[in-house]
This record gives sequence, C-alpha cells and structure tokens, in this order.
Amino acid sequence: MTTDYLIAQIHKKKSFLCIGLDVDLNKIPKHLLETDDPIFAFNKAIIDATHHLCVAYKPNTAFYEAYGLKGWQALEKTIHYLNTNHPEIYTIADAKRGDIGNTSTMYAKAFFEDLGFDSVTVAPYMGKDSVEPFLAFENKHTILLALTSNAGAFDFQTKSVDGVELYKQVLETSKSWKNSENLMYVVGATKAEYLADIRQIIPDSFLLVPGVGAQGGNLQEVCKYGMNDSVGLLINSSRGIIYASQQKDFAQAAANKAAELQQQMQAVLSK
Ligand SMILES: O=C(O)c1cc(=O)[nH]c(=O)n1[C@@H]1O[C@H](COP(=O)(O)O)[C@@H](O)[C@H]1O
Repeated sequence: MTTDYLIAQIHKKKSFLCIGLDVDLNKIPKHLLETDDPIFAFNKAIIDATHHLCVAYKPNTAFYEAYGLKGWQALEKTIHYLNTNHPEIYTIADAKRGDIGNTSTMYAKAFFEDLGFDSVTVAPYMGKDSVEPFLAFENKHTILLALTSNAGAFDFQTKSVDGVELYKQVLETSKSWKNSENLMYVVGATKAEYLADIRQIIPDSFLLVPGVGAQGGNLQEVCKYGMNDSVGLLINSSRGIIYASQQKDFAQAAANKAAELQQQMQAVLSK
C-alpha cells in the first residue's frame, strides 16, 4: 500500500487507529477454545466488529510463534482474511526483525511476499545493510524502532554517542539509506514528550505509536507533538481493545473501546 493511499483512508474513516492483534489463549473467551482454530476465530470476530473504526491491524508475531505451527497458520489465515475482505486496511507484521543482508532479504520475502503484509517492524541495531533489503520492496514500509515504549528504552536508545542520543542518530542516519521514503518509525506513546524533537529530524515520516491503553500512553499528547500535515501517525492499542471483555460480547466490547479512540481521533482531525 502506498503512503498516499493510507493517508486517504485516514481521512475517509476519520481514524488513525491501529488495532494490535496480540492473541493470548489465556485471555480470549473460553467458548472460543472449543473451535478448530481459536486464534483465527478470535481475530475474525474482532476484525468483523472493528474494521470500520481503524485503518490498520498489527499482529505481533510472537503471539503466533508461541503456538508453533498452529499459531503460524492462524497468522496466515488472519492476513489472508484481511487482504481478501478488507484490502483497504494497512497491515503491520510486528516481528522486529533485522540481520545480515541476505538473511534480512529472506525475512522481507516472508512478510511482504509470502504473507502479503504491507509493512514489518525492524530493529536498526545491525545498521544500513540489515535494513536496506526490506526497503527494496516497492509499496511496502519498513517500520524502524526509534524510541520504544518500554523502560528499557533508556538503557541504550537515549544514551549519547558523540554527543547525540542514539535514537536521534537512528532517525538522522536512516534518512540517507536507499529507498528511505519507505521508512516509518516506532515511537512509544509513553515517550510523547520526545515527539517535538523527533519531528525536527523527520518532519514528514509516519510514526507507529504503540503504548496507548494498557501501557498508559496519552493520545492527546501524542497528537499534540507528533502529528504533521499528513497526520503522520498510526496509534496502536492491543490489550486495551481486544481484551475489553472475556465474555461472549467480547467483539462488541472491543468495538466500543475502538470507537472511543476513533472519536477522540476524529475530534483531533476536525480541529
Ligand atoms: O513495535 C511495536 O509495535 C512496539 C514497540 C514499542 O516500543 N512498544 C510496544 O508496545 N510495541 C508493541 O505494541 C503492542 C502494544 O500492546 P498493548 O500494550 O497491549 O497495547 C505490543 O505488540 C508490543 O510488542
């Protein structure tokens, strides 16, 4: 999907919400455990109830890999369901990959070609030749970790190297990489106060902002400091939406939570 198409969808739906499909069999309603494929059954119900309120879904691959072959098959079914029934939805494989060049090419093929995701999250730690293989794919985005939402972000990402914080170096340096127009960046919603500085370095790039909901990030603060002329934000919530209820009404309860965020986004967009 092109960035322009994504922006058009944001304006059409008055939403820049991304719903995280982080399926944990211990948290989904018990009656689904009796079905052939509880993970897919859960995702399908969530997607059917929420697709009009969001522009993106982000399955985190850990939650599928944890269940082995069945988990991976459920991931395949989920992306196939989205691409077939909702091709207007932007899809993010949250896999946080990145390796030497020929290995990164294989990761990119797995997520972009085999599974057909629009984007994949990638760790910048191994540098340019580990990221460029992802950037080579046309109309696909590479979402590079810049400043993450967790406490450990302060262990390395905010440390200065040659007088500049590492996350700023990631932003500055990656701008010169081949096909860098295909880059987006992850900035945690819990780090909203850093967004003004981040926008100085990458005014135009899209940001994937997880951490609203269960991690306590503030949507208004993120919008205030992180929004640009093209909106430039995809705000993710996973647990805060998908586990709103563990009863039979779980999909409707998720839709209600998603609608609360969508309405706040609509208000911001209409300002
Ligand atoms: O890349 C991510 O999506 C990500 C980066 C980050 O800095 N923090 C973060 O929470 N995430 C992911 O975003 C999701 C957040 O989930 P909730 O905290 O349940 O909304 C999880 O899939 C995390 O792995």
